[in-house]
Amino acid sequence: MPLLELQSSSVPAVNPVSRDRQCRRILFLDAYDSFTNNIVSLLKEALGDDVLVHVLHMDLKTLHADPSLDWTPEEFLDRLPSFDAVVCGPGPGSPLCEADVGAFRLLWELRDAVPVLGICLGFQSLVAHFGGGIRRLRRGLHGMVRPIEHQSGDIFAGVPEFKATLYHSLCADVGQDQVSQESWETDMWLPPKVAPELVPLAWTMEESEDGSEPERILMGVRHSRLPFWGVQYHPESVCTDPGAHGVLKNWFSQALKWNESTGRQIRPMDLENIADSLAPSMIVERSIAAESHLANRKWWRDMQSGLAATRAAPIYSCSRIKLPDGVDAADVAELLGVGGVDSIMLDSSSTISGDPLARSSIIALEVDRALRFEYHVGDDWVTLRQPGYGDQEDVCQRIEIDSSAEHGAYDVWNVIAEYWEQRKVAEEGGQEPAFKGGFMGFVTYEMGLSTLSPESVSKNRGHRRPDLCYAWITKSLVLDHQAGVAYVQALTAPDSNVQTWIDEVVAKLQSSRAWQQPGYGTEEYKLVAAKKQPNELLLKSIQEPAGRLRFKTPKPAKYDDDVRQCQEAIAEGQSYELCLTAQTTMTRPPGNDVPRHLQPSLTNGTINGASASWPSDEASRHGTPWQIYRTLRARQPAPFGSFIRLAGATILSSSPERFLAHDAKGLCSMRPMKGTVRKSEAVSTLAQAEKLLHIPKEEAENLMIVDLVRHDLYGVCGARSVTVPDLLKVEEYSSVFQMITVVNGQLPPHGPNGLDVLAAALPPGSMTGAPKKRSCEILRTIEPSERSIYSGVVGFLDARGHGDWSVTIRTMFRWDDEKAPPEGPGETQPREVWRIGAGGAVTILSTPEGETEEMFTKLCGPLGVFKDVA
Ligand SMILES: C=C(O[C@@H]1C=C(C(=O)O)C=C[C@H]1O)C(=O)O
Ligand SMILES: NC(=O)CC[C@H](N)C(=O)O
Repeated sequence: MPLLELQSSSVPAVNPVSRDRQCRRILFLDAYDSFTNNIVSLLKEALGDDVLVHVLHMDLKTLHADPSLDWTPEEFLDRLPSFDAVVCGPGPGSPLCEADVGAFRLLWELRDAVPVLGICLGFQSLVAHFGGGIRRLRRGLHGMVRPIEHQSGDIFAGVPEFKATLYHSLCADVGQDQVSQESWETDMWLPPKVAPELVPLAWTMEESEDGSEPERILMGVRHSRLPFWGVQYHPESVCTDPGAHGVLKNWFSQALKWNESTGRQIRPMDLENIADSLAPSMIVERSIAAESHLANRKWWRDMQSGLAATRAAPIYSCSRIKLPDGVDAADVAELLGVGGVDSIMLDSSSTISGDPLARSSIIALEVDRALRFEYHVGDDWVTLRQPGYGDQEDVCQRIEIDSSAEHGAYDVWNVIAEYWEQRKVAEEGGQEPAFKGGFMGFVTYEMGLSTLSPESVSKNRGHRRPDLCYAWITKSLVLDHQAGVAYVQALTAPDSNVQTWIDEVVAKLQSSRAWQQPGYGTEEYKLVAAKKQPNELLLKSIQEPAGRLRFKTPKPAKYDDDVRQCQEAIAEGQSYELCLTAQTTMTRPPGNDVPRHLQPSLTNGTINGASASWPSDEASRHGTPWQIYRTLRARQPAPFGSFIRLAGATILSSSPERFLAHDAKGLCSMRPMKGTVRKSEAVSTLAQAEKLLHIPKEEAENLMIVDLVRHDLYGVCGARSVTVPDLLKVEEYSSVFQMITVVNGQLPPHGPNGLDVLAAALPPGSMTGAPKKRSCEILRTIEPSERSIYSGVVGFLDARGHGDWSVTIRTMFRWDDEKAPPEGPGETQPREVWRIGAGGAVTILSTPEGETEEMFTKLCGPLGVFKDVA
């Protein structure tokens, strides 16, 4: 991990700025929103980099995990004179609820007023305090872009007409509905009777669908006497016109003028506790941990010996060979023994249809000898496990961690980072493989949830499964489908003779049927894949227990109710969008999981996948995970598919969604996906799908996650480092069309790296909704079980520092230790349990029927494969 050099061990800072006491300082009170970093970045862009913006939560908790650093209300009041101005940010909940607005309220009552800008929730709090009412909008407006009407006065002076993104369910009621249409044009700008000290500065008129009068929504105010301003819209959204940025400049210059004219002196302060900051806190934590005397830290000393000290400073060796056209990654994987326990394959199976995202497939080799890093949420240690070979037992080493340590936390990410730092290899330039060796693995949804909202992951979960498992892969094969090149490669000790091994693998590949008769093994899977049942029939056919398989799918009525519950939470202002999901479980009697290409009796030393046909006798039939996977990838090719059997988990994924990719130079790219239409006769072309997806509901769904992902990236990359090169683009997949956006960020040199971005951005925003923390907490109360592997990520961080992680969706998974009681006639053994999660984003515009249908559409892909093959 590149360690940030901090000037003091107790400074919770990401980007400490100049300690010049003359620099301007803004205190940003964050109400646990997920757009905060976008605003901080915008403030710096609009006001200049020399303006320090310090973020503090509105409940006076700092970004640091150490609670002893939290501010008391007295400290808050005492430190305010050191700031030129305060911003009260947006957030979930209501301005009338003390827990939602915290210290905002203290500001309105100060004897020596401090200039404040309230944004959204902050604006509502200002209005409510000075006499305005707060009510629900007729219908919440989230991710909706609207024209903002203003008179070019006050903080809107010189600002052109603009459109801005709205994220709110509640609104200010200053009696606007009582004003007659005739007097509205003049009265709208006058201080309202109920809040005579407030001057309206901006409005938007929301047209109603039923032909009634437009809804008058207050968008900007100022206090007539005190230095308080507020805007209801979100200035920082990617869809707010840049012309609106002038409002922030105007506000800050008015704030400074107020200070000057009232003689409000900005007290120099001991900057020990104040620094420029961008959430999230983890980076802060780790930079502190790293900086303060590593050698005295137990975890760090633990890392210098035993398993943690193995395989340091590796040498990279590789043979690059031509990849014949049409070679199928799964055929190659079989040739190399993939398919049983200890397998990892990241599979761009949609290369077959020319998908530009499906660039490389990566096959890990000798996974059974790879060192693993395993972590279960809540533990204060990370297990390093070297799997035993032959009869040998696994060798394990525990590295103690402590994520709440007083002098800087250190967590599983530190351990991973430390190991990786010692094993980096250089980039050579020119044409390189996507992966050169390094970490591959998975992270669960609960892993991300535990840092975002620790109380949402219960202490006793009834299992000890890893929430993170990273294997250090030293031998691998990369197929670059687009360049037509394959890389056989290894990371080894300098003196090892790995070239012989590489040559053997090359020879094996080049003489194989997979190479010489490209795609030979895919035919039978294509046949099974082609026998796809329509979703309705499939769902009907699994209702009655027949045969060996048992299915438990979500009840449509219950899912409808869950959607309504989400919508009620949104209407209350608790969330802007909630990605609701449900799980389907499938059980079957246990059977032989060794794929036929790994069964000596079947293969006879030769690889001939096509020889063993599908067992037709129902009782003896048992599709291995590999067979199921091969059918899944044939039926539903995807750019980010994967087959993983690691640490007790079996993951068969056909994910279309990239979560995060980054290179060694710190260019990060995220690809949130939101907006789904099912392919059908009526919607079969991209143009038809575009028509259906480029509508306000779908665009808003996507935009909300885009703004959220921008926040996640800004938090690690720093202010002014995030761009959106592709906004709201519709793409075609095998059974659905999806709308995606590309969000890029550039990490600063010598600062945090891709691992920090991953750690800080989990769980994926497209699977949570916004604001992330509150949305996850709401979903936790609606969804009865853990999401586990589903909604987590799968991917790699290689020895150069390149990473690529997909969102684990359109996936079925199983844990070896999860069992169900025997059910069928004559059964005695506990059953295997498989799971598929599926869901979609619920917004105020969703319909329960629409969401339920979307969930079943996503479910049916993997479900049908299981039904047909398992
Ligand atoms: C929740 C799922 O998918 C997520 C939700 C999407 C949506 O709401 O349109 C699209 C892609 C994923 O981010 C799923 O596949 O189960
Ligand atoms: N973005 C916000 O700050 C939203 C404020 C409030 N929770 C609402 O929904 O109206």
